[in-house]
Amino acid sequence: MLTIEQLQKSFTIHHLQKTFPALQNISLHVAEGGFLGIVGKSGSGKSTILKSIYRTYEPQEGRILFESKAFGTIDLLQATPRQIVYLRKHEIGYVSQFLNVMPRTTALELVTQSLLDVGVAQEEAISRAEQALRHFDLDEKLWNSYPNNFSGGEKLRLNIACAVVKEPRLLLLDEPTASLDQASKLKVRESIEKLKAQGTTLIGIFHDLEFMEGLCDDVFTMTKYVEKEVLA
Ligand SMILES: Nc1ncnc2c1ncn2[C@@H]1O[C@H](COP(=O)(O)OP(=O)(O)OP(=O)(O)O)[C@@H](O)[C@H]1O
Repeated sequence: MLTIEQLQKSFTIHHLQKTFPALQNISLHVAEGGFLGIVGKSGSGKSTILKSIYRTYEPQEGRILFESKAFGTIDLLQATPRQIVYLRKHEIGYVSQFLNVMPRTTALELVTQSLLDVGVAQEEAISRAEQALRHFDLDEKLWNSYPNNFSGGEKLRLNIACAVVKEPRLLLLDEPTASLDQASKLKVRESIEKLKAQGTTLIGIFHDLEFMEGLCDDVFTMTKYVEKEVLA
């Protein structure tokens, strides 16, 4: 489903006029329906890998080959912005600890909209959105409120509902359970297990290794390339 070959990414800090390596020669593979866990020290580049797959970041070298339903095998680093927008809507989901709130959009509207975006009819979209919010225990009183005032955990559960409701083929999880209590974590785990059973391919970063136990088919361990070695 996804093969990364020799990925390299560095960041240039302009005011320091220096470039720092974040990823050096990363190669990995995730089979269709598999769950790859990424572990490693803070700052070793775990999030940078996920953000490169989602094309939030543009690595300087390497290939990220994705088996797309719409485009066949596609190198995500070479994909056009239009293709990336399509893939984000239909095939690749990304969940982090942070919610992208839209102005004057309620929680229910936000989840419904992500289904309308992929062509689900209005009535079904609302019903599936409600199911997802219920599943992730978002208090019904909040469904018609604006999420900018939600607590961290509430925002996160809404974020997960938005991504998961579309049943993407590849789901990227960037420490989505970081600020959740045990009961909410179990809900997330339940959902991940369900998605896995449905054949969704997953790549996830979790600090809580206990949470990952029994979920991952494979673990990729990041080693910090160099301690802040300056390239230029
Ligand atoms: N937008 C950015 N600009 C500059 N440097 C960045 C940027 N994003 C990440 N980095 C740097 O790249 C390195 C890898 O960061 P990354 O967030 O991928 O690590 P991580 O393994 O996910 O860390 P953590 O477990 O603490 O979240 C770090 O040294 C970080 O400071």
